[in-house]
Amino acid sequence: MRHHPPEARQQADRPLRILRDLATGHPGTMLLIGLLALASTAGTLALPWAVGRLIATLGDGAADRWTVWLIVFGLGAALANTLATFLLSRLGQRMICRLRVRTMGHALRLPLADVRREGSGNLVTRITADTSRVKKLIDVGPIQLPIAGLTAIGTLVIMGFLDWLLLAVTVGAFAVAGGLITLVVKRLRRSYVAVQESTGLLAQRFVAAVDAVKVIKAYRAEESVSADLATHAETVARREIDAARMEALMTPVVNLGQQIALVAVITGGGARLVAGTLSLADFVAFLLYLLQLTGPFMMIAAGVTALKMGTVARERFTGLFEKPQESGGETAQPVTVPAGPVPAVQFDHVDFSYGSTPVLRDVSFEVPARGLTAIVGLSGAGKSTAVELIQRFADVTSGSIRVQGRDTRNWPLADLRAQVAYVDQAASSVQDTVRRNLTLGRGDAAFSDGELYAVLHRVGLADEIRRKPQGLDTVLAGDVDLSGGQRQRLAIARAMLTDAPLVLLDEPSSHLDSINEQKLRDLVDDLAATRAVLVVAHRISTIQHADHVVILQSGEVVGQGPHDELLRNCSNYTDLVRGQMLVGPGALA
Ligand SMILES: Nc1ncnc2c1ncn2[C@@H]1O[C@H](COP(=O)(O)OP(=O)(O)OP(=O)(O)O)[C@@H](O)[C@H]1O
Repeated sequence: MRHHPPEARQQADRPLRILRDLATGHPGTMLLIGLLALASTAGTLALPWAVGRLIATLGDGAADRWTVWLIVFGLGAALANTLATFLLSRLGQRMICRLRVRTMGHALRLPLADVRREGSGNLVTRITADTSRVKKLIDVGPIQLPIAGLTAIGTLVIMGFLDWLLLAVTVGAFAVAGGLITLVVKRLRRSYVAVQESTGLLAQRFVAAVDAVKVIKAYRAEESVSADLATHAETVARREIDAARMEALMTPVVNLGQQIALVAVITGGGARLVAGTLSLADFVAFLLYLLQLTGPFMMIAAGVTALKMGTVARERFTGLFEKPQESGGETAQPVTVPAGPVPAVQFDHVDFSYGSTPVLRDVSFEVPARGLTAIVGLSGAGKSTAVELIQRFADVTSGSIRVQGRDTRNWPLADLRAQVAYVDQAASSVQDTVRRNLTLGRGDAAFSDGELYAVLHRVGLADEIRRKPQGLDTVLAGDVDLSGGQRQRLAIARAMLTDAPLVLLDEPSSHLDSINEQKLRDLVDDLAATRAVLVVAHRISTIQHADHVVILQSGEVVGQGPHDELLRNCSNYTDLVRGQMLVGPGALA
């Protein structure tokens, strides 16, 4: 994994880079926006000059012409600015959309450990609060800020032509303001980093609380959890207020610069007007330019603020995109399944740790190409971890896992996972239709309704789905959802629809009633007749059917073999069974 120091990231996130992102696919529009911005600047700059000429030609025939120019410059500048702002906003929204799509796609392709570390709330903040901050940057950064800069420089140049002495006074006054603003901006960056980090953390906590809402209600913990969330919200508010304090300084500082300049220019310019060394037309034009200078300066101050906020937000995206996606075996040879009877899975002296905590130690066992293999053990023994490692949700610390004779690290990841039909412990479903849940990753048209109902019938779910408002097209979310047992059966149906040679079931019957459990046992037997089935089991009834049982204890294999043999020879197994760690009729056999 590559890590850039923050300075390097800052380099990468310069507004110029964002300009490039913006223009992607729309260079013509970007050029048009630039031209419109220049036209608007030119119109704005020409306006006071036209006023000066109008005053100078009052009373002669040329005044009418200058009146027309005045209207052309004023209206033209306003129209060009409006169009440029709209076109820029449209490009900005398109870029934000691309950023969101990339963020979501990247997040789903990250290794599981990185997704957990980031947290769902924090990831959601990326596509909500952080993108709106980047949008603000787009609104002011690429066009308004350069226009403001150009207008300010152009105004100063014209003022210099009108009267360089008065210009020197003006520049002096605004230089004081500029120095103060530079100090403020430095502190703003720190404030924005703190705001965005604490906002991510707040979202993370809130999402976790919403996920656990049933438990929170059941234990009447609404108040304490709300209080905890409120503490995080207050941290965000405190940091926002810190930033607002800095932002609030911007306008008064610019105004102060302008007021000092006005007093100096009116006093000095007025004296020279009386002395006859400055014409009234030039004096008025100079004053108008001076008043006009505040606008671009305000815009620069606000623009720099948005720029800071936006680049800090953009860095959060860069930080995420720098995390490498899952990869494995892409450069390896095309998949060739070794000839002959190869076990579906072979654990060979596998060690695995979460961070520095060892979870599996020297684990070795095999899952034959056909038949039912069960992993049993107390809670926390490492059963789910072993099943997850087969799919390379994480890499072994040492040893190796082979699937169909090939080290999982040498399989292209997608091909490896295509060998596996997996039912996770939570029997997760996606927030989508029943159909999409059944055909996940295959496309809606992969199976006819008849085929889908047939498999639903096999898991005893067909009638229940038919009764749902839109049948297979019912969206599982909000008011219409499935029970735990129904979700489990749906997940099993999804696994059955694949032709994967290896089926991994992580406690598939934990929510099932005895009728459905019996159905599941029959289904598992059917599957095991033609495929390799590895089941993490707590129920003795499931295990009695297994051809091979692996006992895990604190991450170590402490026995393996057929159920009857283990009952006779393995005290760890009999302890498990007699201790009723395995539930169901026959557990005490
Ligand atoms: N994401 C994780 N990060 C750190 N430790 C974890 C993580 N997931 C599990 N563990 C730890 O790894 C160990 C094995 O967990 P695992 O879920 O594999 O056990 P299990 O045998 O499947 O338990 P159960 O029967 O309760 O589901 C436990 O001590 C657990 O605390």
